[in-house]
Amino acid sequence: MRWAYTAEQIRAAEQPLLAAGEPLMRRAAYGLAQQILRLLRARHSRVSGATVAALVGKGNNGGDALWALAFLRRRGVHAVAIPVGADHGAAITAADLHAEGRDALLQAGGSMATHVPEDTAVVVDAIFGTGFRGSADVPTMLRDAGVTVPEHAVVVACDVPSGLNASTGEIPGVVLPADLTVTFGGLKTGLLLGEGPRVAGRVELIDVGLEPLLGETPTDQMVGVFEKDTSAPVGAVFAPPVWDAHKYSRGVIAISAGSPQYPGAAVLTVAAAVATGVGMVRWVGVTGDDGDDDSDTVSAGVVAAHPEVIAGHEADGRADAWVLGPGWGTGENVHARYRQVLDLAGQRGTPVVLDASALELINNDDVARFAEIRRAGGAVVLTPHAGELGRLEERLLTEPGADDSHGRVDAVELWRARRMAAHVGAHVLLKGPTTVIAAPDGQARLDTTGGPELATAGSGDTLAGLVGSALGRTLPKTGSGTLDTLDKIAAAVRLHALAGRRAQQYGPFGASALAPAVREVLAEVGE
Ligand SMILES: NC(=O)C1=CN([C@@H]2O[C@H](COP(=O)(O)OP(=O)(O)OC[C@H]3O[C@@H](n4cnc5c(N)ncnc54)[C@H](O)[C@@H]3O)[C@@H](O)[C@H]2O)[C@@H](O)CC1
Repeated sequence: MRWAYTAEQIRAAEQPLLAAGEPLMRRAAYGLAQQILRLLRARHSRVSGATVAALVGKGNNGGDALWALAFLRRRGVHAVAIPVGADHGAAITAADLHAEGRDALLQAGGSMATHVPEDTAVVVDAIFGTGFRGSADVPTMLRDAGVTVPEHAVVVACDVPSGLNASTGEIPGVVLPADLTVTFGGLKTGLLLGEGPRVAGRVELIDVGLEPLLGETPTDQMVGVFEKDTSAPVGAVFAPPVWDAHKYSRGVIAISAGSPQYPGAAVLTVAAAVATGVGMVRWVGVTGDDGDDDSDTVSAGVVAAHPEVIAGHEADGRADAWVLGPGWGTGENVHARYRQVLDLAGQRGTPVVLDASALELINNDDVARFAEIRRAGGAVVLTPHAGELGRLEERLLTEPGADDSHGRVDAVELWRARRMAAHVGAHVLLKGPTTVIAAPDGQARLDTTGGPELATAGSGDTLAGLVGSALGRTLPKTGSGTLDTLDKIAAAVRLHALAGRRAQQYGPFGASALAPAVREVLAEVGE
């Protein structure tokens, strides 16, 4: 796992090193130059004679690019810098650029220009970096300056695409989308959330020596990141059973999901939990303990698809984790079931996942119930998408003065997930292109691995089943007690993402393909 930071945290970490005279800019520039050389070798098979042009603003971000061009020039690259931006209404010139960087480029034999040469292979966007404030329309700035970016050129953003807020991922104006972003010192949250992933392209991190200082950032103020090349603890959380396991020691996952209107949700949630290999999956209907014909239809469907499932209507049975809500709809009994399970979980310390329809039932009175569950050793996990989180906010955060958004420095998804987690005292798994997981104490994780193939009906039911399994199977008796709730949720999110990618290998798919893919992924993880 890597960590991501706001621009302010990165700048704070830089300060002591800069004061001590550490050559951070040259380290950053060298890393940028290396990445560009790699691109040139891969795409053009030659470095010497290739043209690299940088759009250079007057700040340190431009300084990075000028130094990088100087390094490239020494490798025979035709290195060109184009000043872009304005100062008090007048277009900036070479004289306004970072002086040392400009001199280094000129001494190395590079040049200044007013346009991007037509044969340019790589265009470096170094107009604004973390010092960007307010809003900018970069394509218009370029047009006004008479600068055209050739269509065939690869665009490399220096630190962040100019015009992107490095902390929040917001683009108040318009940016030049990058194919590659080479970022310095630490990952910025704005590259991973909001508009960032859409415009940053591939992100490469250059170590400039900030790690020891960034490591002092309190863990509730930074965010752990799971990317394609780093693994959430899937193997540890979804570990194979120990040799003397019995069905109860492996975990019993109790699932109350589905309704006559949405019977498939029950099957999908159950399928996901079963696919992870637990001791037992129980399905519990939402009717009273007597059941009724409607609920029996759902029950019959679940058992037909998964004969190993114990289906019934009693909540008061064995459960190492509960999953409530997928496909419940708004039936009249759901509220009673919801309350009953929360009360039982509070008495026993059982983790509870609240998904879909169950999220619509949460109100501020439940905050005390959630606290009871946590005190008893359990956890509560809410799994909203943005719309569901919005409705939760409307219901729970409407008291006067609750809107503290003007002080926000984080990406809005991160901020919203953290705020809700802190308010209700539950973990919040916010689904989206980048998944955010926030703990009540402010710790957070991002997962960037899930692809758009997961945006399909029933995918959320599957995820709820996986989260339930992660929480129920890893109670201390299974030997995984050192993993905390955040790790377990992150493992479920990652497993879901991996299953999506696996299912996609066989072509487009619906959510019922995810559970078989979960088994394939876990078979490989266990190897
Ligand atoms: N702090 C440091 O010394 C280091 C910083 N590094 C680089 O420095 C960058 C930050 O440098 P700076 O703080 O100089 O800032 P930038 O280079 O990001 O930009 C600052 C300039 O842009 C102007 N500006 C900001 N928003 C604008 C807007 N909306 N419209 C028009 N002009 C606007 C500012 O007035 C300022 O002149 C980082 O992104 C990184 O690339 C690296 O060299 C490593 C070391």
